[in-house]
Amino acid sequence: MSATPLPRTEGTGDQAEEALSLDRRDEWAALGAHRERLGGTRLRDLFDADPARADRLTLDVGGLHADYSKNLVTDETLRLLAELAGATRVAALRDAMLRGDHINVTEDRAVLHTALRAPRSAVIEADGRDVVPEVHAVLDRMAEFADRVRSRRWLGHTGLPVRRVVNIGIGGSDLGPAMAYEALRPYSDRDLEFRFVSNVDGADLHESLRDADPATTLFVVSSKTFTTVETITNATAARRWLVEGLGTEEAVSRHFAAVSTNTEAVERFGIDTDHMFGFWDWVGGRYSYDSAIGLSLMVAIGPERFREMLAGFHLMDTHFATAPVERNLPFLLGLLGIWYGGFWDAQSHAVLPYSHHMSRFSAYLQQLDMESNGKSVQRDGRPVGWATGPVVWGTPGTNGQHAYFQLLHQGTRFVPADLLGFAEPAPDLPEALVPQHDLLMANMFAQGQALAFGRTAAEVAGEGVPAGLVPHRTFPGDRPTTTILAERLSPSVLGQLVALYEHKVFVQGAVWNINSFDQWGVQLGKVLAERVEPALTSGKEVEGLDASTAGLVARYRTLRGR
Ligand SMILES: O=P(O)(O)OC[C@H]1O[C@](O)(CO)[C@@H](O)[C@@H]1O
Repeated sequence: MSATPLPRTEGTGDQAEEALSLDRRDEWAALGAHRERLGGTRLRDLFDADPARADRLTLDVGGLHADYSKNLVTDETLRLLAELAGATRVAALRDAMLRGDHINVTEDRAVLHTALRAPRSAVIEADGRDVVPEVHAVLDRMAEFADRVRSRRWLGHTGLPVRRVVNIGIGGSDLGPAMAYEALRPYSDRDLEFRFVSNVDGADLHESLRDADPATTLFVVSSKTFTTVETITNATAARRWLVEGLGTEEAVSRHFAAVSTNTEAVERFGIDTDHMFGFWDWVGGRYSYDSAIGLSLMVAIGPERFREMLAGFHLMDTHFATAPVERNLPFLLGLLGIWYGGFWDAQSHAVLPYSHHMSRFSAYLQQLDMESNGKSVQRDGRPVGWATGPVVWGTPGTNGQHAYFQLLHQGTRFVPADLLGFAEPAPDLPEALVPQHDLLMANMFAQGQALAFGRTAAEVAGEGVPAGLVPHRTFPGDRPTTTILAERLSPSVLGQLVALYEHKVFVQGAVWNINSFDQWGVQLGKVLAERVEPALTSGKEVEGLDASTAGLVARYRTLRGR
C-alpha cells in the first residue's frame, strides 16, 4: 500500500463534519434511542395500526415496484435514517462522484461508472476531459464487432463463423457478464454458445473447451489490468489449445479479442489491438460490466438490447441523482441496511430472486457489495467503530425454501432479505410451462408473508396441533423483507436493478465513511500465493511460512509424490 498521504476528496467540503465519527453523531444516537423505544414492536401491530402502511411504504421507479412495508420501520425510523443520511452528507458525496471528483481516495481516482451509460448528449468530465464521446466510441466499436459475430461475418482462421464464445476473466471481469448473460439468455442468439471461465483450476477451462472446435471458438479475454494471474494463466492455456488445434500461431488473431485498460499488456500477450476494446481507470472492476467488459454479453443479446440495458442503468442513475432521500430507492435500501446492521445486529443480507434466470445475481452482488463495503477503516484511515458491509448471499428463492429457509423462519439469526420477482415469465417459455409461473410467484408472496407475520402459538394451538408440538410449529415472524416486483426481466429492468444495488452500496459506504471503491483486502492472499507456489512445485524452502502452512505444503508435496 502506498505510503504517500491520501489526497482529500474534493467533494464534501466540510472537514469538521467529516471528522466526526458516525457513532458520535446525534443522529446515530437518536436512532439508537428509537430502536430502544421500538423494543419488540411487531410487524403485525404496525400493519394493524396503519391500514395505509402497505400503500405508503412502496415506491415505483422505472419498471420496478418496491414494497418495503414489511421492514421493521415506522415513519419515525425512516425520518431518522434520512436525517442520518443528511448529516453524513451522502448526497454531497454522490454529487462529487457524479461530477468526476477523485472520491476513490486511496487510489486517487474518479468513480464514474455512471458515465458508461450516459446518453451521447451528456457531458461528464474526468480530470478535465469529457469522457462521454470515448464511451460511445467504444460502444460503437463493440456493436460493430458483435454484429459481425452475430451475423456470421466474423470468420475464424479456417473461414468458419464463430459458434462458441468463451469469456475468460475473473471477479468483475466475469461475474457481471456471466450473471447478465444468464439473466438475459432468452434474448440471446440461441445458435451461439457462451462459456464463462474464471477459475484457475484447469477444470474450468477444460469443461468449456472439451467439446469445442478451435476453428469456431472465439475467446474474449477480459481483464481490467491484464495482469490477473488466473486470467492470464487461462488465456495462455486457451491460446495453446487454439494454436495446437489449428496448427499455427497466425490463428490467434482471428480467435482472440481483449477487453482491458492495459494496451501494452494486451499487445505483449499477442492479441491484435484492432480486436481490443478499452475502458478506463475510473471504472472499478465490480462496476464494469456495462463497459466493454460486457462484450460477450453484447455478442449474445445484440447491441440494441445492450443499449436498452444501459438505458435502464441510466434511468436508475437519474433517479438516484435527483429524487429526494425519502423517495429515493437506493437511499431507502441502503438506509434499511444501515438500520439492520447498526441497530439489529444483522450480520448478513439475503437476496432471493424468484427467477431461474437470476441464478447468478446474488453471486454478482457478493462482489459488488462485499468487495466495496467489506472495510474496517474510514476514508481517512481511522478504524470504524460500527458494523459495515454485511455478508451478502442467496440463491433463487424456491430452491432456497428447500434448503436454508428453515433458518430464516425459525433460526436464531436475524437475516433481512430482498425478494425479487417478475410478473411475466421468461419471454421464450413454451406455453405448456407458463402456468408454473403463478406457482413460482405464489411462493415469493407467501414467503414474504410468512417471514413477516409468522404464526403465533395461539394460532397453531387453535388448529388442533398437540401441545408438545406447538413451540416447534410456531413461527416468530418479524423477519423483514423488501419485495421488488417488475413486469418482466427485460434488459432495461436488469440495468435498473444493477444500478439500484450499485447505488445502495454507495449510500451505505458513504454513511459508514468508508471507501467503497478500493479493494486492498484482496492483495495479501495474492502476494502469499506467489510465494507459496514455488514451494509446491520445486520444493524450495520458502522463508516466512508459518508452521501450519509449511506442514500443509509438505503434506501436499507428499500426496503429489514430490
Ligand atoms: O479485471 P482484472 O484486472 O483481471 O481484475 C479482476 C478482479 O480482481 C480484483 O481486482 C480483485 O478481486 C477485482 O476487483 C477485479 O474485478
